[in-house]
Amino acid sequence: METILTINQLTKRYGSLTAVNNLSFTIKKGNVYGILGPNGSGKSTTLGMVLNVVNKTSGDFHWFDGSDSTHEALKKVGAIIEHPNFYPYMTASQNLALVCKIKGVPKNKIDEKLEIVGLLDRKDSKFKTFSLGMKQRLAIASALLNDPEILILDEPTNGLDPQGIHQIREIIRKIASMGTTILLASHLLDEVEKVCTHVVIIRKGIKLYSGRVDEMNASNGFFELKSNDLVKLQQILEEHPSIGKITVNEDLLTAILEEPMGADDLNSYLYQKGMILSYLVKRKESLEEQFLQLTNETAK
Ligand SMILES: Nc1ncnc2c1ncn2[C@@H]1O[C@H](COP(=O)(O)OP(=O)(O)OP(=O)(O)O)[C@@H](O)[C@H]1O
Repeated sequence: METILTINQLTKRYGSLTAVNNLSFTIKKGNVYGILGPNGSGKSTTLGMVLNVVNKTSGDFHWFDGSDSTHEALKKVGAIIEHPNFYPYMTASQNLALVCKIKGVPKNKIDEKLEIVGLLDRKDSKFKTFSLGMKQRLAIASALLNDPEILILDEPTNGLDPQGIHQIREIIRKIASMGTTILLASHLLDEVEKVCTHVVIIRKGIKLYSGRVDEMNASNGFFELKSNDLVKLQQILEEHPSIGKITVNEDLLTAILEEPMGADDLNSYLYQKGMILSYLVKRKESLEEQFLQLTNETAK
């Protein structure tokens, strides 16, 4: 699969603060990537560096096969990283015509892109009459004018009402289905789950996880157990090949599964070993719990 962006140990320091710390990942054509992290985790700084608006401290990145300069490569990139800025008294069409002129793109692209974002019927309305969601959609149309290989969006649904959020997510899916690669930054796990195929989770500028969104939730779950002999219980569980990490908190033992196993199988295994349980529950973390776990771990 064709590579769109390669980031290698990219670092940005502001004085003593390391906003992005040795970050590496690659973006392949046709996927929808989310950079997911809490506020201040370095998402915007990362986007800023690859878009040449923030100077990196160290590390490197290159666009496509690396043969073009970043300046040249960015002509094939569409990005919205700040609030959309259009002329309030000009119509949607007139604003986009201006963008076409600046980008050197033919004006016949305007209607096509307005159609994608559902604004074709409002093409002659003045920008100042648009809702926040419509303004954001116009910004997306504007970023698409040069038929970019990749569309980059920083928190695309921030500040929008539920309907506006839904519309933007639908548009992102539509653009992705047309073959455009997408990279978006978000602090919302739910958004990444709904829209993205791949995710890079960062916290304090450090990458915690990168991979497919569906594989992120591929854990086998865990058991919670109680017994009047937790020491013996732990010893027996440690011998079981399907059980991974075991933790004991007061009278509750938690055993993480390395491979699938049902509660009934575990129960009969323990019974055969002479272990009687007073409590047994199988649980699986939601993606949200895993995300919170991941992002909290490095806080310690
Ligand atoms: N120009 C700057 N000067 C100093 N510190 C900065 C600057 N820009 C960003 N930072 C700091 O770098 C860290 C990362 O900020 P960044 O905006 O990249 O995070 P973010 O994940 O995009 O967060 P948010 O979602 O809140 O925008 C933060 O601690 C921020 O305060």
